[in-house]
Amino acid sequence: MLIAKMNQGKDGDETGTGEGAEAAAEHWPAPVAEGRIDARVALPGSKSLTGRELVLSALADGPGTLRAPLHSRDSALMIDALRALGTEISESGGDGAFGADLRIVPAAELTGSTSIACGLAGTVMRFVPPVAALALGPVAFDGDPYARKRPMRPVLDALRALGADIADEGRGALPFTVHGTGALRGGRVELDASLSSQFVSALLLAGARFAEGVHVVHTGERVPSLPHIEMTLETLRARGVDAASPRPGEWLVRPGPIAAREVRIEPDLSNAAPFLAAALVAGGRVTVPGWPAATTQVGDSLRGLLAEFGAEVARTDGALAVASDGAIRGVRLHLPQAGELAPTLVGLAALAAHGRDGTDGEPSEITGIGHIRHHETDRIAALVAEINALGGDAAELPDGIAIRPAALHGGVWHSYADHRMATTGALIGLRVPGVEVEDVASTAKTLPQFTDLWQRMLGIAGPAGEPGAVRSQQLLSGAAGGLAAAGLAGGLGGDAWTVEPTAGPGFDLGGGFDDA
Ligand SMILES: O=C(O)C1=C[C@@H](OP(=O)(O)O)[C@@H](O)[C@H](O)C1
Ligand SMILES: C=C(OP(=O)(O)O)C(=O)O
Repeated sequence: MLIAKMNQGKDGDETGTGEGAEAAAEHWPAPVAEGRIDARVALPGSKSLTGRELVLSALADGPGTLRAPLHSRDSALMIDALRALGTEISESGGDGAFGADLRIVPAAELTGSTSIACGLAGTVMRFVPPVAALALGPVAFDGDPYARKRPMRPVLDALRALGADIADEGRGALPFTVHGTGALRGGRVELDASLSSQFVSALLLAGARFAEGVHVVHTGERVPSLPHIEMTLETLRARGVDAASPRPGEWLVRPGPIAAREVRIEPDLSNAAPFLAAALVAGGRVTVPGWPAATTQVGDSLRGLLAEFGAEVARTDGALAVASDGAIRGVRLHLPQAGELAPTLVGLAALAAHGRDGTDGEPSEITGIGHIRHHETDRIAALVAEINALGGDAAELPDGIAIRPAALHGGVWHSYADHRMATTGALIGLRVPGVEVEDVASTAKTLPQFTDLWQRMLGIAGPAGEPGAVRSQQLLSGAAGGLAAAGLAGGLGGDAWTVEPTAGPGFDLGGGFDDA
């Protein structure tokens, strides 16, 4: 495969690479769809579920097993962090599709006097400090250059209020050291979680092991990514913990044992986003097997969201299928709960604004996602900069992005060390020739197989034996022709979503809540 060299990198500190403006990075020429897609793409386990179940397994009352966990940079960092605190974690068979199962033996007593690398993983930098507070001895945390910019103060201050001794450099960010004493008092604590739901999940996950449990009271305006907090509560309850949200903005975990479990991890539905969106961009159909009937993963909302862009969506026989004739409608979306999906959806909106050939685009507005400025990079600034660099007309809103019709052209798409920026570049490159994704390797954060799965989806051979897209077939070239011409006559049937006209009120995926 052609790999071009990048002559002028973006500022290293801003991109999170730390390699400076002269850094050379490899470019990945994003493949253009030569025709309609008809592919089935199996995906590895959920980052968010794997991270939570690893933490809960390490705090459990006996050995446990994770079946089909995610193996990626973020999960490896979580495993290393828990091992550093004395947890035994070993690989133990499994079907091998995306790596081994994991056997976790909790430490009799968590041990400190160690250091933990967080990489760029929000889940590691937020979920592990409360566990470190239960260990004996100092635990030093640090991460990638950009990780030092991600907010930590609310969770550090909350832990202090619950009895922990934490030394930082006064910035409320990495690096910091948790001086664990082997136990934490716990109790009621107020914090502002408006920048990240992970602050709340962090305290809840370890809360059953605090002497008084934990009662988290949110003090800010709104909490983003609420489904992720619901996921935290569900994983706790499945292990016998009394965990609930007694009222909006408050969460309660009572002290008690965390049951050891064998848990099968669902596929990562958020990582399905660019693959399912590819059906809209190339036309045709993409199917993701193993789509749960019920789940706390926010990726499940792709069903309604992709329909807003004009796709037909159906879950049949445990697989989610997205089909399209290649027409992408402009949207108005309000997405405080699903910021994790925003990069893909903004990429689709940029292609809606490009239209089929650069002359027939439709505008879009995606709001309610101000908190994604605190994700792996400032995603609002990064998406606007990269779309505009390709000829687009995107503008930052205080809490979102507006995109007006404009033709896109090829060029370098910078990833900012952000896996979802990289996959968004690949999505745009599916329709716009000449897009080169800088640092596509950043996809290893949650999906090391990304380029192989992407190429297989398009019928481009990946490494022998690699799982993923098992069927890919060129249909008609060009995007016109409708579903019937694409061999998809009758659409998807089943429980397909109804597609509303473009000029509707827009899709509002919950508004979080305003604090009383
Ligand atoms: O708890 C989790 O696993 C996550 C919570 C969300 O974080 P924010 O609340 O910071 O958006 C989400 O965006 C992130 O990818 C994963
Ligand atoms: C925001 C994300 O990651 P993190 O867990 O590092 O916050 C993400 O994966 O989109």
